Amino acid sequence: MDLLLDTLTLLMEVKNIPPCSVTRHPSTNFCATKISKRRAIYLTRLSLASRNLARARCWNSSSYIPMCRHRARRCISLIKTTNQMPLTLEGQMTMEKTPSYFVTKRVPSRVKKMNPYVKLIVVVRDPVTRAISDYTQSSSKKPEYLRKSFADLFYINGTNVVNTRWGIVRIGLYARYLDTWLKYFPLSQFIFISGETLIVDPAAEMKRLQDFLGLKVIITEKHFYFNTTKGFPCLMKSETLASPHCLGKNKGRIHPKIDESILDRLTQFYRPFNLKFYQMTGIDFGW
Ligand SMILES: Nc1ncnc2c1ncn2[C@@H]1O[C@H](COP(=O)(O)OS(=O)(=O)O)[C@@H](OP(=O)(O)O)[C@H]1O
Repeated sequence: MDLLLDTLTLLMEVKNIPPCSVTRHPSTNFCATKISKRRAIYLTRLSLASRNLARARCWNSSSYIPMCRHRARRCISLIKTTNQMPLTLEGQMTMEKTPSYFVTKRVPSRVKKMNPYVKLIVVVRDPVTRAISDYTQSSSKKPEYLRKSFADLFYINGTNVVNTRWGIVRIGLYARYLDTWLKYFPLSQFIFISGETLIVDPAAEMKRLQDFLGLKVIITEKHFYFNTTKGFPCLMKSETLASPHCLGKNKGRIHPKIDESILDRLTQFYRPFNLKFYQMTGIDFGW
């Protein structure tokens, strides 16, 4: 996903859009973070998934700094009064990335209220790999003594009943979440990016995305190379570096070995949901 964001900003850099002067409501700057004055894609953090919108925070794009209360309040009132993403001028695109939006029930209605015409980008990968990736990431954040094995969390208390209440398992039920989103937005406003294709052929997925966003296709295979040490595609250059650049150390971690029987069980568990998801999207992701 970050590769996608990195690529989107690269896309705008390659386009070399001339600087435009933006007259903004002063508080919009708290909500919308311009990556650079020369960019035509703005990244924002609106926190529409917060349980209580009054606790919504705005972040600085690069450093996740929660705004002080005073600023947060101005930001919230801006969201409430304008009910829309920060001002976007012609030729610009405002983008926001929050993975939890897809799986948070209250978000689709809030997004619709904000802008019913938004384009929605959903990056999905095999839910089995996703679950292991998520488990790897979350356990790496815990001290050793608090870490539990995948098997312990996957089955309910030593039984062989799948713990469907475990968030890491639930997030992979893509069809369920999409079902909610489709109550608010037509399928034509979504693009589904395959996480697997993004790794083996990033240019192909970027072409689909650029077409979907109505952008001239500028990012092509020449912007990527496969880094064999990392085992992932990397960018030939980035927004700050003119030299080849991969995503950080916390992307593309080594996954722990999970017992075959658990993998089979997970695969079986997701199967009907995957088929439903293929049916809903009209895409067979091959999981
Ligand atoms: N080009 C490239 N480089 C590195 N990693 C890549 C790339 N493309 C996809 N991936 C896979 O992306 C996984 C991390 O995804 P996200 O960035 O969406 O995760 S998160 O935002 O940190 O939750 C990350 O998951 P892990 O392998 O579990 O670390 C990768 O498998």
